[in-house]
Amino acid sequence: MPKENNERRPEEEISSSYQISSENRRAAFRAMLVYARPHRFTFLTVFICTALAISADLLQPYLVKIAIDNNLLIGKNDFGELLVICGIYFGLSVIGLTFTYFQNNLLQFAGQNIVGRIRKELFEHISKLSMSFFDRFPNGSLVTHVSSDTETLNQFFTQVFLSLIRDGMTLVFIIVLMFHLDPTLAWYSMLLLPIIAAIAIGFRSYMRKTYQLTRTRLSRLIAFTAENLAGMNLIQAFHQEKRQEQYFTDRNTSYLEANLREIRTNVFFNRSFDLLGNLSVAFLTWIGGRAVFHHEIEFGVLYAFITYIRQFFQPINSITQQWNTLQSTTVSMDRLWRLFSMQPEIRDAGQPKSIPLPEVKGRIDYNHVQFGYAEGIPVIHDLDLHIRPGEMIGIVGTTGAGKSSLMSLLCRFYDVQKGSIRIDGTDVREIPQATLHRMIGLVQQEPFLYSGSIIDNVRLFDESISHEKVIQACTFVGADALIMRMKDGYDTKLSERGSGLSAGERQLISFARIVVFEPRILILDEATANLDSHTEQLVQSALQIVSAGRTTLVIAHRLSTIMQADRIIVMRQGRIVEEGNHQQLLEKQGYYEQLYKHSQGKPALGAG
Ligand SMILES: Nc1ncnc2c1ncn2[C@@H]1O[C@H](COP(=O)(O)OP(=O)(O)OP(=O)(O)O)[C@@H](O)[C@H]1O
Repeated sequence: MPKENNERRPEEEISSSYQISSENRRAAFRAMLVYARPHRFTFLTVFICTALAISADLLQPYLVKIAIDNNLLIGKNDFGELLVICGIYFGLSVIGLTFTYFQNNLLQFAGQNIVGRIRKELFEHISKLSMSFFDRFPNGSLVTHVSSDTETLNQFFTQVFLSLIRDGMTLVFIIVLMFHLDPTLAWYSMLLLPIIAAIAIGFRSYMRKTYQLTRTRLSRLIAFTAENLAGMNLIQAFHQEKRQEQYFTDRNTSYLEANLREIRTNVFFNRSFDLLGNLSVAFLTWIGGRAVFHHEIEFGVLYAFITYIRQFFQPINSITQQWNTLQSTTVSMDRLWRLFSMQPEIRDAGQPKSIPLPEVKGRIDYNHVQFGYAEGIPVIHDLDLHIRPGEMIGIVGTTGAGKSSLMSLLCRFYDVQKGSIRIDGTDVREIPQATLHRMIGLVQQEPFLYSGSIIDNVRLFDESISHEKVIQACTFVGADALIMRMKDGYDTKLSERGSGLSAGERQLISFARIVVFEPRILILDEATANLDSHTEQLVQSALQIVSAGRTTLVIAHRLSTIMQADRIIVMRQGRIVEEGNHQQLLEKQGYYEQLYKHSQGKPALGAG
């Protein structure tokens, strides 16, 4: 049902990501972790591989300490032992590398699989949502959810998760080794920990803002470029090139500035972190050097400490870096979770009536129908219309009179608010949607063609429909000759939305679809509006063929399209104001007659 005016639009609900309540965040995390559960053994193996790789890496400085303190400094001069230590050092490097390799591959495997499944289920979920949802939800943001948000989840599983376990474990291992080597020096090093963390977090939050600014400006630039490319003919026709160039330059410059600022901040942060690292080494060398001087610790211990303190910075830097990704993941998870929890407003009845398709006669009854997209603003008012099986009804009226809405209600893209619509006496709300959509064939002003072969476009990728049936259908509507003139005939690949074909050719292909799927009821919504008079004749004769024996509803601005209809209804502001065949309506000398006279003067009618 249409939502109340004051209710928040789903798009707003989903984009208001910075107001995620902690309850929602937890729920989104829980929902998304369900997808990770089947991979728990992979994650466990990743954990073990990481622990082994880190241990192998961190034991290397300890080996050097043994070589210094237990061999070199005490003048043992045992070259054999030194060689063994070097061999173990090399062996540890190989072990570290091997386990890192497994850990990375396993994690990528799990992450890609999880995200692949989420993307598939998201697409399936979106395709089940009702038309009212698509009215309120711009396509652009849906594309973002299916592509970018799922990609952010991928980063979570492959980068954030990895960083949390790898860098977290590295820090813990380094601290344990430091305390094992010398507790006093270890406590001194611990003093650095909060200072490093505070600086890193402060910098990171500033960097996040610069990053977001860059992304926003980039998406603005991309949106502007895409819009301009799509409307280039209009820009050239109205000589707007100079003005658009100026707009582009403004956006481009502001993106460039944001980008440079981000890069400057990044370099400054990384170099400051290096400086802090060197300061820590100097601090430890001074404290540790004094301890070595007073024989409180061995030289090898100081060497190992200095190496560990250097390694200390990398995981902290990496964890703070992943903190940003974690925040965007939270936003993406929340948005995806909200999308997943949206339910279709139009659903099949608890016990839908099963209607065998061959038995459908095609009688349609609109019984005192009332409908509006928004609460309190009706678009159709108490409309009563009864159509006999096989009858051809022409529908005309002013722009916004409610003609297309009437058809959307019959297809049950929306539900009526009052009254009912019945097909052969059964309320459309009681017919399973799958059956209803097989009963009704819809041809619109801009027929939608997919990128793919002509044959697949006619049979809508349903492989159970044979080539012969498609060819028969195309021959039937008069499209065969034009298809055979194409380079690969029926296997000709169409580009996106069939952009290589003329409007008439696209329309003929969509008629062939109707013949293939054999719906009992046919709706043509302005199907001939974009055609020149020659192509219109072609399509018109195809329409005659296709509509024979089917209940047909034709919405047309061009009266020539519907003059032959059994009955014509004239609509105005959601009501039927006149009804009859062409001749009867002319005799009435009412609104239809005015439209007719107008159409004699001008070939196409605009707003009435
Ligand atoms: N998806 C929608 N959401 C909200 N309002 C809508 C929607 N579709 C149509 N309307 C409104 O409903 C009214 C009827 O629109 P409808 O498209 O049914 O008219 P129409 O007679 O088919 O017009 P046209 O001849 O211009 O196609 C219009 O005021 C229109 O603005």
